[in-house]
Amino acid sequence: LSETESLLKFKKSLIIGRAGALESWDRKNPPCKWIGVLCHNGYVWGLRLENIELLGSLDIEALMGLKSLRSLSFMNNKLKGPFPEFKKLGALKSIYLSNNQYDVKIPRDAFEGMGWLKKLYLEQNKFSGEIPMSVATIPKLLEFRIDGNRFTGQIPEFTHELNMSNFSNNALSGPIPKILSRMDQKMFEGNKGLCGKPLDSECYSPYNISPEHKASSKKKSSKFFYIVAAVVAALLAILIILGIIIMLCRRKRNKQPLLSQEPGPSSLQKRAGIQEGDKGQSSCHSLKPTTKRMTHTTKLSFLRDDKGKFELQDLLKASAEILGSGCFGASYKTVLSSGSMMVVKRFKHMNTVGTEEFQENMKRLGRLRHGNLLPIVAYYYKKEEKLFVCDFVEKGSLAAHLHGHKSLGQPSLDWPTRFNIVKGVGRGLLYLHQNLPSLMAPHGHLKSSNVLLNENYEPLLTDYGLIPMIDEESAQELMVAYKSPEYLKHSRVTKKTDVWGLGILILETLTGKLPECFQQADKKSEHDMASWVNSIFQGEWTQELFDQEMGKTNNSEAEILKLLRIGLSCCEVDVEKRLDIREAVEKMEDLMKEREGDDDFYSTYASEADGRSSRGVSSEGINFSWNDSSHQGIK
Ligand SMILES: Nc1ncnc2c1ncn2[C@@H]1O[C@H](COP(=O)(O)OP(=O)(O)OP(=O)(O)O)[C@@H](O)[C@H]1O
Repeated sequence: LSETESLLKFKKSLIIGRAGALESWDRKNPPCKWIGVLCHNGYVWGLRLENIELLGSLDIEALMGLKSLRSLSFMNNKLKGPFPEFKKLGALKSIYLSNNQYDVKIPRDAFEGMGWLKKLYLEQNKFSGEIPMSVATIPKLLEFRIDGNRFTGQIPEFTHELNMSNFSNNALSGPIPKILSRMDQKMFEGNKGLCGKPLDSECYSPYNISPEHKASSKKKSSKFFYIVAAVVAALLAILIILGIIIMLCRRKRNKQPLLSQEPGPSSLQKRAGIQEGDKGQSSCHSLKPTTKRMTHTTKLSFLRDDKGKFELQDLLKASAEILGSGCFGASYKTVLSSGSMMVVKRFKHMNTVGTEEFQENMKRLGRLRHGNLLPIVAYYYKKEEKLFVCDFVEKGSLAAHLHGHKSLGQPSLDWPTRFNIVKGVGRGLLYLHQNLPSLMAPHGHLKSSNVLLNENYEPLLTDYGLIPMIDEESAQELMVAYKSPEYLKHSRVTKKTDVWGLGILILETLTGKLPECFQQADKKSEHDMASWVNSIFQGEWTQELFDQEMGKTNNSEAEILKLLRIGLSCCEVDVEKRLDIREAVEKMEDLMKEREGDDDFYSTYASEADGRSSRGVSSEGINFSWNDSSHQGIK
C-alpha cells in the first residue's frame, strides 16, 4: 500500500469524536499536507493525533505500510480496548498514549523487538497488571512514564539507566531496582508497597511493611500467635506421619534412582523418543544409552512461579529434542501442555555437594532478577540426579551464531548487534558480581555457548553461579574460570577471572574465531586467544583480525577498535592491571553513549524483527537529520 492508502485505511479504522478533525485526510492532497501527519523529505515519520476525542481501539496493522514511521502520539483522547500491537512497527522511536482510557493488562512481550524505542509515555490511563517485562529490556529506552495507572507487582530490573521515568501513583510493590535508585523520590510516590532507595522506606523483606501495617500487626500478633502455634503443631504431626510413610515406601523401592542409574541423558532421551542420531555435538562426553525408564513422580523445586507448577513428567510427556551435550551433561528442549517451551539440563559432577548447600545455592540463584540473566525456573535434586529447568531461548547461543550460522541458514550477526550482545553480557556479569559477592567467580563458566539470544538478540547469561556446586576436580577440568592465566599459573580464581572470560568473549565476537582453537593440548601453556590477538594487533585496523561478516556502518572501524582494546584490557595476564567488571562495563557504556543519536548505528535485526525493510535505516534512503528535538512538537 502507498502511504496515502495506508493512512486512509487507518483513518477508516478510527472512531473520531471531534467532527471534522481529520477532514484534510483526503486523496486530493499529499499526506504530508494532512493535519497531524509529520513528514521528513516527503516521507511520513510521525502521526500526531491528539485531543480529537478518538474512541475505541487502534489498528496498528494499518500503519505497517508507512516504512519511515518513527513516532506516534495519540495523547489526550478516549482510546480503549486491547493494548495496541506497537511491536509490529519495530522501528518506532517514540510512543505517546498518555491520558486515554486504557484499562487492560499489557502483554508481557508487548515491546519485544522494539530495538529503537526511546520514549514510551503511558501515563494517566487505567492500565493494570504487571509492568511488562519486555519494557525493561528495550535497549535504547530513555524516557518511560506510567504514572497514574493501576500497575501492580514489582518494577522489573531495567538493563540500563533511564534519563527520565515516572512510576508514581500506581499499586506497585517490592524493592526499587538498584539501577533506578538515583532517580527523584517523587517518581515513585503513591505506591504503598515500594521500598528501597531513593525512597526513605527500607526493604525488610522482599516486600516492605508500612508503619501502619506494623502497628496493627503488633496488636493482632499475640492472638495470631496461638492460632499459628496450634496450626504448626498440627502440621508437624501430619509431617511426621507422612515422613514415616515415605520412608517405608522408599525402602520398598529398593533405592532405585528416579531417572536412571546411568548419569547420562538416555532415559530422558528414550522417554522423549530421541533417536541416537539426533544427539548433536558432544564437546566433552559421549552419551550412553540405557533402557531404564522413569516410573515415579518427580517433584521439582520451583524458583519462579510465572510458568505455573508442573512435574518433570509433564516435561517429558511431549517429544523432546536434544540441544547439545556440554561438559556437564546434555540439554533437552521440550514443550509443556501450556505451550511453553522449556529446557531441561542434566548436571553431572555435582556429587560432593550436600543437600543443604545445594539448596541454599539454588535459592540464592533463584533470587536473581536481571534482563540479561536466564532465570532458572525449577530444579530437581537427588543424590544421583540433578536437573535444571529454564525457558527455551529462541535464537539459541551466541556460539551458534558466531560459528555455525551458515549451517543454521541464518545471516551472520552484524556489528551493532555484536556490540549490543557483549554490552548486555557485561551488564549481566556486573549484576552477578553485585549480587553474588561471596562467590570467587560469580559466573565462572562464561563462554559463547552460555550466552543465549532472545528474539530481540538481547543476550541472556546461563550456567552462572555453579562453582560452589561442582565437584572441585571436575570444575578444574571443565570450567572456563579454571582456564584463566591466573589459574594456570598460580592456581588462583578471583573476581577478575570472570572479566578475563568477558575479554575472551569480546575477542571471539570480534574475530569470529573459536577460543578453543588457540588452547594448546598442554594446559599450562600461556598461548590463548588474547596472546594471538596481541601478536597481530599493532593499534590499527588489521583486516585479518576481524570477522568480515559483521559488516560496517559509519565509524564502525574506530568503534570496533575501541571494543577490541576493551577486550584486551579484560584479558590482561596480570590480574592487578586487568580491568574490574565495573570498569569494563563503564567503558562499553561510554562507547555506547558516543553512539547515541547516531541513527546509522543500525542493526539489521531491528527491522527484520517485524518482517519488513525500512527505508529509514538503509544507507541510501532518507537520513536521520531530524533528531529527537523534532519530537518536542509532539510532547
Ligand atoms: N535455555 C536454552 N535455550 C536454548 N538453547 C539452549 C538453552 N540452554 C542451552 N542451550 C544450548 O544447548 C546446547 C547445549 O547446552 P549445554 O548447556 O548443555 O552445554 P554447553 O553450553 O555447550 O556446555 P557446558 O555444559 O559446559 O555449559 C548449547 O548450544 C546451548 O547454547
